[in-house]
Amino acid sequence: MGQGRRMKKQGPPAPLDESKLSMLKKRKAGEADSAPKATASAKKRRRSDAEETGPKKVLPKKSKVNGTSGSTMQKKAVSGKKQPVPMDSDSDGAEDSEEDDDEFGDLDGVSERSMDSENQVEGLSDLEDEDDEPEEDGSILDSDDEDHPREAMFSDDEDMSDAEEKLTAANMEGLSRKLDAAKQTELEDAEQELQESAMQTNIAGDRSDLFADESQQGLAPDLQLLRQRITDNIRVLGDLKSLGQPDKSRADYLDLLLSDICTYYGYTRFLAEKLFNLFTPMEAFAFFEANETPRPVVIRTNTLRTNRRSLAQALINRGVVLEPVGKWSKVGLQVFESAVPLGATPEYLTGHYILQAASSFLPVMALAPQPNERVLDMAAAPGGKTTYMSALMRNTGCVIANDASKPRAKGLIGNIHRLGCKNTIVTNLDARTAFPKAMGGFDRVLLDAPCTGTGVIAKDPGVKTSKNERDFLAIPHMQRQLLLAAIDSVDHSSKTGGYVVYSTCSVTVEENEAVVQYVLRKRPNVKLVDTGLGDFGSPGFTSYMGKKFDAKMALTRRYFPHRENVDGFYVCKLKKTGLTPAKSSDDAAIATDHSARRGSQTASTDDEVIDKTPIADEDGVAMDFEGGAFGPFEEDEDADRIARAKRNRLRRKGLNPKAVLNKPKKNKGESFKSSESKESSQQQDAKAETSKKSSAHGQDDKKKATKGDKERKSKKASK
Ligand SMILES: C[S@@+](CC[C@H](N)C(=O)[O-])C[C@H]1O[C@@H](n2cnc3c(N)ncnc32)[C@H](O)[C@@H]1O
Repeated sequence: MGQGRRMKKQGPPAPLDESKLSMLKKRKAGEADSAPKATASAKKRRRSDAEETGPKKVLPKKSKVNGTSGSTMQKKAVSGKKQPVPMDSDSDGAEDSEEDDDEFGDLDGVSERSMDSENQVEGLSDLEDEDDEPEEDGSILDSDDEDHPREAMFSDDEDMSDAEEKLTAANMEGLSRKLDAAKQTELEDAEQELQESAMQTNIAGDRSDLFADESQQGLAPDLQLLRQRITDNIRVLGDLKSLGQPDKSRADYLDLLLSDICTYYGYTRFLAEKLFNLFTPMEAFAFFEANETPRPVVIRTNTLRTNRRSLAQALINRGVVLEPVGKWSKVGLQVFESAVPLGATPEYLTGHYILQAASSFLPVMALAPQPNERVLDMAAAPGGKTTYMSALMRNTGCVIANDASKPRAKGLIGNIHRLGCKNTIVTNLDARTAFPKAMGGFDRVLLDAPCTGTGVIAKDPGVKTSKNERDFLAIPHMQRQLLLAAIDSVDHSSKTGGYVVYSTCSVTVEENEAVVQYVLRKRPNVKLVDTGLGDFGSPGFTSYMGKKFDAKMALTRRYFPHRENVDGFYVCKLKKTGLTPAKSSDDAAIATDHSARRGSQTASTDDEVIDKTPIADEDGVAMDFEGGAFGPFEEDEDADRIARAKRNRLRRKGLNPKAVLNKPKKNKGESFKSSESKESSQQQDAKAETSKKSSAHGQDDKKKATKGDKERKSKKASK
């Protein structure tokens, strides 16, 4: 891709252009026959040069932070030179080796890189000039909060257009150089395109035999010819009637196209087919192409420490060429070139920004956590989204940032400290079983789920060959379990929230719409709502390969590398409307999961429903979560709580606690009691349970406990 494209802001790309495909094809044809044309663009030249020895050949290139052209290796070479991995990045380096030791073996098949790929250069914080907090009405552009305590400091940033212009002006020298070069490239491209389209008429009538060199299969592929055949095939599929060979069916062409795609781009047939089926052949080609080039490097201003304008100025002074990422975000900066390593600047080290892929902003913007709320980030490491949430909440309330992987949780802690998040607690639990058992009643929950990483193949090309059928059973199964746990952990009666956001950096339907559809069936107490992310991205699928999904699935959003020039991503927002009913399991659906269960070390059963939503006790009083979900545990109060929890559990199962708990126990020869005495007998039962447990302990333990009790009591008395 030429500089012009590189300089493009994040946003919807130009529609796919057939003439571009034909141009590429012609160019390849020309190159195959003769020397490359002098007029070919820099981008095309790079591409064709690379193809002479294979699609990954690296040519020397000026260092750029995020070129979007050339082969993946080209990009890596570039980023390796100009963009060292930040200290806390767990994408590479030391943490990877730690991950090998990760006791959380259940993540088999989950792309480690995909887990944090959207935070590949995490650690950036947002500029404090604007509050990027999206409003609940869905507008993400009108997110400035007039009550923001720091507004006075940055009042001159109120007009974003002005700010962007100033920023651009500050970069003018660097930008104008790039724009000149881009203009030149585009002129050359346009000229070439004209020549190509003039030739198009001749080609259109040509029923060339794409199957002619099938006999060469098994030999080392000629990548130029292969690419040409891919584009020719796509053109034929677009008008099979007039361009197709009479003895070949559509299936024949599709089969040839898929095997060519596998050879050319290096995918397994299994994955290529899965991804291909998401698009028309033409768009699939654009998708596979986009996966060969990295997405723009984006940093997020940490508004807990600075504001975007100050950060931009500081980085410009260090030789960084950047500009605001686009109107949709007030904290993102797209970096075009950097004379300094972005992961080692003083601004980075002091937590003024975090390197964070643009698409990774979106789930947090959809979640829209509010100040003073209690929020759970279920799968949080390395913390790009946690720290953004903390910033949106202005370091108030509480964010529980959980991750099942200990080594990754360490990286998460590093980012939390660096970015100055003081409202965040890190836990290291398997969220499938820990929530809501350990904690529940959250105002909002983000589940940025572990996934296959098909949206971030540009960052992790290993996905092309490493993901198999088993992964596409086991990972969606885990995602479903996690999402059910997320829903059950939300307080539907939250005055400010009651929302769950589910996101993945994968584009497959199995991991997105199908997971959401499953939980909609299992949890009738949630409904799909607008993400609030506006028109950016595309609606989720309402049907796919004969399967129909909830009509409201269109409210979910999909993002693609070739459409929005961001990592492939999926975002879904759910509103919890009531308690999870006790009998909400869909046994048939669970039964179909057995193969997946065998394939993964599943830890919980879907049948067990624990909903920590505060529910009214028998007096109609909402259960007090102070101490219930977060608070300290007082032994004396525990018996009471246990008894109350027992009653609530029964109530969720649709049973009358009074009837069940006060059933006469024949062996004890108890008789019916009055409701008052029943109550106290339950408490006594619970206390007896507690004392039974403690009596099981050794004598020493008893002494210790007594001593501890005494100490506590005397401390209380002295207070
Ligand atoms: C896509 S990554 C999360 C990225 C993170 N939200 C961010 O923005 O930086 C998925 C994470 O899920 C974690 N994970 C996998 N299985 C889990 C489980 N059962 N419970 C909690 N976390 C889990 C992985 O360790 C991984 O860090």
